Amino acid sequence: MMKLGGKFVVQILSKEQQVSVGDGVQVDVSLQNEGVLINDHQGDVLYQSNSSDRAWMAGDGMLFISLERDSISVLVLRSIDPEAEAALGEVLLQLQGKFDRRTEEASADLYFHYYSLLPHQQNMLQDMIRTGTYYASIMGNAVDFRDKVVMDVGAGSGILSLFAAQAGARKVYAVEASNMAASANILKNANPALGARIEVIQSKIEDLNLEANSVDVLISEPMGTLLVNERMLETYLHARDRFLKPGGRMFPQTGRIHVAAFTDDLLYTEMVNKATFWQQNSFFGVDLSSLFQPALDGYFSQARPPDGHQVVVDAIDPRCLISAPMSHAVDFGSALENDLHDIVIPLHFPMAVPGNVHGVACWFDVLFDGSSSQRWLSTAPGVPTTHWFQLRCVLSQPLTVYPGAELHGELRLIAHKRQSYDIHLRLSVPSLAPGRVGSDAWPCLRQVTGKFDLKEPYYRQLTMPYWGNQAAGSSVPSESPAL
Ligand SMILES: C[S@@+](CC[C@H](N)C(=O)[O-])C[C@H]1O[C@@H](n2cnc3c(N)ncnc32)[C@H](O)[C@@H]1O
Repeated sequence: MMKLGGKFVVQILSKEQQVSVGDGVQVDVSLQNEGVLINDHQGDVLYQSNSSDRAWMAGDGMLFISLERDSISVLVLRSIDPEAEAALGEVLLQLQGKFDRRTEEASADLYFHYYSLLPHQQNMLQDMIRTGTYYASIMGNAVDFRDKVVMDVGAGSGILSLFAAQAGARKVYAVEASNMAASANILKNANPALGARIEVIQSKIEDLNLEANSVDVLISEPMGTLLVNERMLETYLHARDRFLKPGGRMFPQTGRIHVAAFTDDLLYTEMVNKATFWQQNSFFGVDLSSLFQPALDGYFSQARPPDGHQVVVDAIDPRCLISAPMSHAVDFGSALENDLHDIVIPLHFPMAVPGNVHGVACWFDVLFDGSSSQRWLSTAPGVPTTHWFQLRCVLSQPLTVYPGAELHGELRLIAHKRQSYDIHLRLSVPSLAPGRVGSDAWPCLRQVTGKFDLKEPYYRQLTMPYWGNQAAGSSVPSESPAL
């Protein structure tokens, strides 16, 4: 926590009351994490926020708007001496660096380096389901773009900006943090009829100095594996809060995560078999078997136990799914950045068939909700495969289920500073106590848990089978930090 020197007066307005609860009070101001703590001189807390979603310097003061889960508060802070004024300037700089505060430097360096390389942009462009759906959604809703000011959040090569210009946008801000911005500029200049209306800005969205509420439409492709990997959705919401006019449109508008129980003996056996090497009791005369169990644990935990098991990414056969999916929706128009820090998806799977549940399969879709047409971009099993494939959390112990059994649990995603999430999976199912059969049997609960690291998936499959043209053969590199 950093205490700011100098004298301030404060005015705090809460949404509920629309009244000043601390007008003109002289206070102590401290910064904590992303928020602000204000005490009166007796030490009593006058105001506390965990985040400052917007902050402006105005005259000798500063305005914070804090959007918490259940409330919106506005804090007007005025400096009444030069020391305080200088301190406020520093605060503003810190608040602008919101991306940097939630991201480890090494992670950000790797991430933006990855996106600065054309082959990785090409990999996304060649995903024809992805790029084609964006094109159709933008062109099919040209009425939402015509003569409008558009911001492309994380523009990459600038492809979506060019689509927006094709749809008639008057002005497009193509904001890209990585050095790919230079290539976007080349592309824009090489397409002058469209490019004349595009301004490429190399900046993190969070550090961008552009007039507040100046944009009619936001376009972005912020989706990572399981929708939220990369934590770029937070950047998308940040752009909405700062730059989108009230009532402005977002393409896409909504995202959903879907989770279903799956069975896959082959995958499970494949993972176990990797460790069987250590079962040998005479490897050049040496008994290795004492390391079998640690090796097995390692394979299920990607040899990095503190970070959790490895998630498996590939295109799955929909017949592996043995339950209907549970879904979690995120409305990009109203969700708060904080909502994405800890996502809990309750799971309840009534089982219709007997089998071994080896874990959960996850995928996502997003909705383009334009004035003329609605279109989903789906990454579900069984529909043409995208470069996101599907994701599976494989449990080290399968759960045996029988028809009529109810599988309960939760999937919890906790954001971390390496631009990804720890995934905590808990599943339990009533089962019969061992050794008891018939009328003597009594139910007990079997529970399995697993922790997975979304950051480092195991790409079991590298090519997209359904799109045999451009996409086939373009691999998702295993060193990918992002996809
Ligand atoms: C998934 S790519 C999409 C690129 C392009 N819009 C497309 O659809 O092909 C995301 C892009 O956003 C950029 N990006 C990620 N976070 C950003 C941030 N905070 N500010 C600006 N750009 C960001 C990345 O460098 C990357 O080029």
